[in-house]
Parts: sequence; structure tokens; C-alpha cells
Amino acid sequence: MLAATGLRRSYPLPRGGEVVAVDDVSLTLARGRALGIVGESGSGKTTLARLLLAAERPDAGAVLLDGEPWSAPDERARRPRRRLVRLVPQDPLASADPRLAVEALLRDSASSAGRPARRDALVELLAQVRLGPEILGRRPRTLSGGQRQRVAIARALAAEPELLVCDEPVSALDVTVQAGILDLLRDLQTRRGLSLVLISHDLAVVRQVCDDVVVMREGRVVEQGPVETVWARPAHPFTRALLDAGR
Ligand SMILES: Nc1ncnc2c1ncn2[C@@H]1O[C@H](COP(=O)(O)OP(=O)(O)OP(=O)(O)O)[C@@H](O)[C@H]1O
Repeated sequence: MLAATGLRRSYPLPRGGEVVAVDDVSLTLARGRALGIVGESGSGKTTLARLLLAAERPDAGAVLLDGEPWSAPDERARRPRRRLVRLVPQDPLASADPRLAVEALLRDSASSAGRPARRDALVELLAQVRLGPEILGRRPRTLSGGQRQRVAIARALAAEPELLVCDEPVSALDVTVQAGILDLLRDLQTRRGLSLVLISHDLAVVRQVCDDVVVMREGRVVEQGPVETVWARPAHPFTRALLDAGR
């Protein structure tokens, strides 16, 4: 479904020079599979996600979505397929208008993708993320962290995307709430045939949801493969250190 080859993205530093956030990264994601991107803070995970979402343009390399150029310079060529891909950002709902209730947030997301936004469809959507209909009338700020993350996932799903990218979906949540969100993501992915990219600094989190993993360090991929193989037999010393830190 998604193929990236030789992606590079650098940013200028204020006093000259540049930081290479993503450096020669190649990866593939098959339809209906879940790919984890793991690495420490500053390793380039969010930048890579933005490149995969075509929210940012690479300096070099390309992303193909269903075999077609996705990170193309021509925005018009991309627009018809933009709704197929949705992001659940690191700080969900932070940019949402605080006056809006959950119902309006879900409705806006659905209608922006030309999807039906009847109340019963929204109630059904909330049920999919294991929330009751009473949440529709609530404002995000009055919800718990776990409820907000579920609403953020529902908001992305309202557009009926084929690919969901989740940036650190559980890092702000305590462990028991984390387990519920990860289980939900896995369930949505298998039941809806959703393709998923999950970004985390924690390989144990990725392992609960993903089939494959890409390990990043300083913008580069140091290791990639089936998550169980990487977990059981990490080939790179950095992956071993990452594993030890999480255990
Ligand atoms: N818009 C930007 N302008 C300048 N530098 C940036 C920008 N975005 C990212 N960077 C730099 O690129 C590098 C990679 O950042 P990125 O946010 O992709 O890492 P990350 O692995 O997602 O980190 P974290 O887990 O802390 O979110 C960092 O050195 C960061 O400072």
C-alpha cells in the first residue's frame, strides 16, 4: 500500500548548517498490516510520519501510495486520495476548538471526507472505540486522557481512511489505559482491515500492535523486520539497548 524509498529531510539550523531529521529511509507497508516506527526522542520518527502522510515534502526520495507518487509536488494530484490517510497526532485534540463538543468534531471529520455524519453513524463510530453515546455532548477538555485518545481515533476513523498513522498514541497515558488503547488499535486494524503505522519510543508498545518494525536512530534505519524477530533477536546494539531500557 505504502512504499518509501530513499527518503531524506533536513532542516536548516538557525546558526547555519542543517539537521538531517530523516536520512535515506526506505520502507514498505502492505495493505492491512501494521508497521511500527521506533526510536528515541529526536530520531526522526515524527518527521518520517509527516513524509509518509505527504504533510511534508522530502529533499530526496519518494513515497508511493498504491503504486502512485504520493509525495508529488502537485497538491491537486494528491487531493482525491488524501482522505484515504489519516493521522492521530501526538497531542490529540490539542488544536481542536475547545468550544466544540465531540459530536461536532466527529461530524466535521466525516463531512470533510464526504462521509455520512448522521447521529446514529457517529454513535456507531464511538461504539467502535468503546465509548458510549453520552460522549457526543462532551467537550474534549472534560474527558480523561484515555477517553480523549479514543475520541481522537474515532475522529480519524470518521473519514473512513485506509491507512491510519498514530504518533505516540499511548505515551501520555498510564499503563492500564495504554493496554486498552493498544488492544483497540489492534482490533480495529484486524477487524476493519486497516493499514496502520504506529510511532513509539517503546518497542514493547509496538510489539503489542504491529507485525513489522523499523528501528530508527539519528534519522537512519538501523534495523527492520518482523517485530517478533527483532524483539527476540535484535541484531543492532542500539536495538538491544532500546529493549533493555524498556524491560
Ligand atoms: N520543523 C522543524 N524545524 C527544525 N528542526 C526540526 C523540525 N522538525 C524536526 N526537527 C529536528 O529533526 C530531528 C528529528 O525530529 P523528530 O520530531 O522527527 O524526532 P522524533 O523521533 O519524532 O522525536 P520525539 O520522539 O521527541 O517526538 C530533531 O533534531 C528535531 O529537532
